Order: sequence, then structure tokens, then C-alpha cells
Amino acid sequence: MATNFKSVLPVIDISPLVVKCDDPNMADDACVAEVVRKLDSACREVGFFYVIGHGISEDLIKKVRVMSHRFFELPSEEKLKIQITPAAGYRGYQRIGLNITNGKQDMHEAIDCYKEFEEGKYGGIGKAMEGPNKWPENPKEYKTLMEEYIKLCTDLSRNILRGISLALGGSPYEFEGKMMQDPFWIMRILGYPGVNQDNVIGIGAHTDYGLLSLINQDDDKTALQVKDMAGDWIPVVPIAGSFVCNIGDMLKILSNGVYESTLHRVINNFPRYRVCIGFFYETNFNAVVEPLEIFKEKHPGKGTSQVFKRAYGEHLVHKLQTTFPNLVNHS
Ligand SMILES: N=C(N)NCCCC[C@H](N)C(=O)O
Ligand SMILES: O=C(O)CCC(=O)C(=O)O
Ligand SMILES: [Fe+2]
Repeated sequence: MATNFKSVLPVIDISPLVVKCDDPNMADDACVAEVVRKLDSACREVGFFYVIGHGISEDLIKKVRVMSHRFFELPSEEKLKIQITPAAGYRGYQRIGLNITNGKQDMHEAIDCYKEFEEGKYGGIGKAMEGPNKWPENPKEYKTLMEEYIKLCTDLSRNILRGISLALGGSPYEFEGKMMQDPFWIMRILGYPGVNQDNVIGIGAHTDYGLLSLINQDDDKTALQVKDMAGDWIPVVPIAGSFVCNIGDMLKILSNGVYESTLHRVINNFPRYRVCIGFFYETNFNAVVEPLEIFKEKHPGKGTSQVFKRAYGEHLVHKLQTTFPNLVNHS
């Protein structure tokens, strides 16, 4: 595989899919079929691609980053007013170094948000994540802006997944079945100080947990890196107005291992502060995720080695506990 990033990470204009997303016969449209082919090769080859023509305005995409920069510029005491705690469902602000990946402190700060749900909805497994999201008073209207953004990202993710569902040989709606009718989501608002060193890691190598991730990164610095099939780290050079899209562990399982979740990491080896908003579209919180029958039939040779015995939400809580070993539950 070529190591030139341009040939490795495809740019997919999904506008035909967006136009036809509510048409059950979308696959009959030649332009949609072309998008579907591109999604298929991107998901098979790298598991990472840019989407353009997605219908979310470039102004909004930029505004959520500009406002997030403003939040991170506030004094530490101010940011700590919405501090993350296990009692608050792991929601809120975390200072630099609190997030642990592969046993090491990451060089980033963040606000973590999760879909809100009623107390008791998921019984014991959901308890650790109950609670409202924590929004700062400053910048004003940040909450409203981000909630609007979340809604748009939710719809966009579902529409891209319709294309991915077709790419795997199913109907457009295989990712809307019983494990995914009430999709959970995660949003991480991430800030990375510029460090000017290669050995200071913003986020250590990991795969994402859920179905599909939409990354909205500052467009003037390159820090995200993706591991390609040859084992080389490929820089994900920003394209203004695009989302970087990648598949997560649950999609790997549901697709019967046809699509891989790809390792990635962040190194902001740059003098300037970088902001990134990660939106993660997931399965139902309480879904015990297993390969979909249709994809086992369509792709019999594959078979994912991963057997998953617990609900996605339980898996997520376990990830949070290893991510935040230094947070003690006082509740
Ligand atoms: N929601 C998503 N995708 N989060 C990915 C975070 C990965 C870092 C985390 N400390 C970990 O070790 O898992
Ligand atoms: O900052 C980025 O570009 C990616 C962040 C990321 O990988 C994550 O939060 O899972
Ligand atoms: Fe990630």
C-alpha cells in the first residue's frame, strides 16, 4: 500500500446519499451506488475516510471549534466548575493528564458528554453513567450550539451507516435493527496544547468503541495519525469543512469482521493549541452486540474472532474505569 496519505485516505462526496437518504430504493440510483462502492473500499482498506457533501454547514462546523477554543482558554478554576466525576456519570471537564490510554497520561483536556437517559433505564449497567451533561456558563449559548450540533451529527451518522449497510450487501437499514433502534452517542470536546515534541502523546493509540465516529478537527494543524495496513502512521491532514469518519469496534463485530476498526493516535507536534470535536455514534446502550445474520450469510468466510458476552454499555463503563483510574467514586 502506498504510504502517501493522499492515496491512502479517500475523500468521499456523500451528497447523492444525503439527497436520497429517505428513499428505500436509494441503491438503484447510480450516484448513490458509486458512493456505496467508495464507502466499501474505504472501510475495507483503511477504515478511515473524509466525508464532504454531508450537508452540515461549514460555518457551524467551524463555530463549534471556535467556541470550544474559547472554553479551553478560560482559567483552570472556571473550567473545573464543571469537573468530571464518577458520581456525575463521568460527564464533564477533565484537566490535562487525567485521561489514561494504554497506561499513560494523555496530553489533552476535554469535556465528555453522553446521551442523557432516565434514571434506572438500564438498571445496574447504566447506573455509572446516569446524570445530565455538564455545560459551562461560558461561552454563553455553548450548550444550545452543541446540542444542535449533536442532533445534526446523529442524523448524519445514521445516513452514512445506510450507505455502509448497502456496502456490506444489506438493505439500507441493517444498522437500525434491534441492537441499534435507540442509538447511544458520545461527544468529546478535546483540547491539545502544542508540545513541539514527538514523544508527547495527545491520545495514545486506540480504536473507537462504537459504530461510527465523526471527527471535526482544526483545519490548520495536522495531529491525528492513522495506522495503515503496512504498519505506518499516516497523518490525517485536515480538509476544511469535512468530517474525518472512522469505524469503531461495534461495527467490526456487527459486520462479521468484514470492516476493521483502525488504530489511531494524536500527537500535536505543533506550537499551537489544537481543538477537535469527536462525535461517536453507538449501538443501544444495552445491546449485546453480535454479528448480524445477514452479514454472516453474505460474508461467510470472514467471521470475527471477537465474541462479546456483555452489553455495549457495560463495555463502555469498563473502558471509562481504565481511562480514569484516578477518579474515586465518592457517591
Ligand atoms: N469514545 C471514544 N471513542 N473514546 C476513545 C478514547 C480513547 C482513549 C481512552 N483513554 C481509552 O483508553 O480507551
Ligand atoms: O483528536 C482527534 O483527532 C481524535 C480524537 C480521538 O481519536 C478520540 O477521541 O477517540
Ligand atoms: Fe479515537
